[in-house]
Amino acid sequence: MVCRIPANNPEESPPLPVFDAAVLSQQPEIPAQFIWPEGEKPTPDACEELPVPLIDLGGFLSGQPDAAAEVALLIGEACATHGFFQVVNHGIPTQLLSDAHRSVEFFFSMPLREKQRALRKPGESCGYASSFTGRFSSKLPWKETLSFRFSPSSTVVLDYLLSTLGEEYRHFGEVYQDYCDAMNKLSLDIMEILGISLGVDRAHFRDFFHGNDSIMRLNYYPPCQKPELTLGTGPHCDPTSLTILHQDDVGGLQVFSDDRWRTIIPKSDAFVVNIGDTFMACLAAAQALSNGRYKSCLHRAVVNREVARKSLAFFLCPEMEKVVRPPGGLVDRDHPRVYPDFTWSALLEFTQKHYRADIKTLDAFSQWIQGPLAA
Ligand SMILES: C=C1C[C@]23C[C@H]1CC[C@H]2[C@]1(C)CCC[C@@](C)(C(=O)O)[C@H]1[C@@H]3C(=O)O
Ligand SMILES: O=C(O)CCC(=O)C(=O)O
Ligand SMILES: [Fe+2]
Repeated sequence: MVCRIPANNPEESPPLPVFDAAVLSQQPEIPAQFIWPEGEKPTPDACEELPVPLIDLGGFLSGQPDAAAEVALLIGEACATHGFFQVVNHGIPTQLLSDAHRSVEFFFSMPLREKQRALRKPGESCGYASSFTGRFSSKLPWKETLSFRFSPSSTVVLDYLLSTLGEEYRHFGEVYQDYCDAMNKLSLDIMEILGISLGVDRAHFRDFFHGNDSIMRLNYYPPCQKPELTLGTGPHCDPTSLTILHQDDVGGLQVFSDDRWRTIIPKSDAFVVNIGDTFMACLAAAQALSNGRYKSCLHRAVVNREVARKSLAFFLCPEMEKVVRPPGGLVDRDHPRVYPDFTWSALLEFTQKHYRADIKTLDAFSQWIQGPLAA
C-alpha cells in the first residue's frame, strides 16, 4: 500500500512514505493519515450553493467607456461579502483551457515512477507531490499536485518542465507556458480593477505585480472510497495575492461564509477568483478605511467516491524581495499599520518550512517575523 523512497540522506532521515493513488484505490479503507479530525471532516450539508457574482469582463477588456467603473463596483461588492467572484468573457481561449485540463489528465494518469521525475523536494514549493507525505504526517490531503514557478517575459515554465521531465514533454510544457502567460495578463487586469475599486491609482497594483514571481498548480483529486472522512485540500486562506482557479465540471470547492460551508458550482466558461493573504496585507490600512472589506476568505476542497476531479490554480505573487506594504497615503494616525512590512520570499519560506497554510497563516507569520524584535 505504501511505497518507500529514499530520503536525501538515508543515513540521517528515514525513507519518506509515498502513496500511490493506483494502489490506494484498491484498498477498502483509507490509511489513518488521511482521516481528518471530527470537527474538520466534510459537512454533508455543504452541497448548498454559494451565490458567487458573475462578472463580465468583456466591456472592460475592449476598453468600453464606463466599463471599468462598473466592474470595479461589482468586484468591490463581491470582496465586501465573501471575497470570491467569478469572471466570464475573460479573453482566455476555450481551446487553451481544454488543453490545460487534458494535460492534467495526461500527467496524473501516468505511473507514479514517471510523475516522481518531477518530485517536489522538502522545503520547495515546486514539483510533483502525492499527498505531501514528505511534509506532513497527519491530515493528509487526498490529492496529487504538480506546481511550478511562473515569471512574466520568460519561458520559465517550459524550461522547468523540459528540464525535469524531458524533451518528450515539450507540448505539455508549451500548454502551461501559454496558460500561465494568459493567467498573468488576466491577473494584472483584475489588479487594475481592484485598484479602481479601492480608489487608489488604477496602475498601482498592476505596477506592483509587474515582475511577479507566481505559482501555477495543477490539482488532481483521485476518487476516494471514504470521501466523508478526508479532504482534498484542507481549510485555508491562500497565503498568495490573487488566485485564479478553473475547476472541471465535477465540483468540490467550498467556501466558509455566514458560518457555514457552501459549494461553488463549477461553470466551464468562468474562472473563480479570490484574494489571498498577501494582497489583504497590502490593503490592511485601506481595510480600516473601507470598514474591513476585502478579506482573504477560508476555503477547502472535498473529494467524492465516483470520479477524479481536476483544478488549475494560478497564484499571483509579488517579486520575491519586493516589500509588501499598503499604498502610500493610506496610513496615518487614524489608520495605523495592521501588519509589518514583509517580503513574499519570507512568507513563502514560512508556509513551506514552518507552517501549514490555514486560516491564521498571516497572524502566525506576523508573530514569527517580529519574533526576534519582540524578544
Ligand atoms: C504558497 C502556497 C502554499 C500552498 C500552495 C501555494 C498557495 C496555497 C497553499 C495551500 C494550497 C493552502 C492549503 C494547504 C496547502 C499545503 C495545500 O493543501 O496545498 C498549501 C500549499 C502548499 O503549501 O503547498
Ligand atoms: O481545487 C480547488 O478547488 C481548490 C484548491 C485550492 O484552494 C488551492 O489550491 O489553493
Ligand atoms: Fe486555495
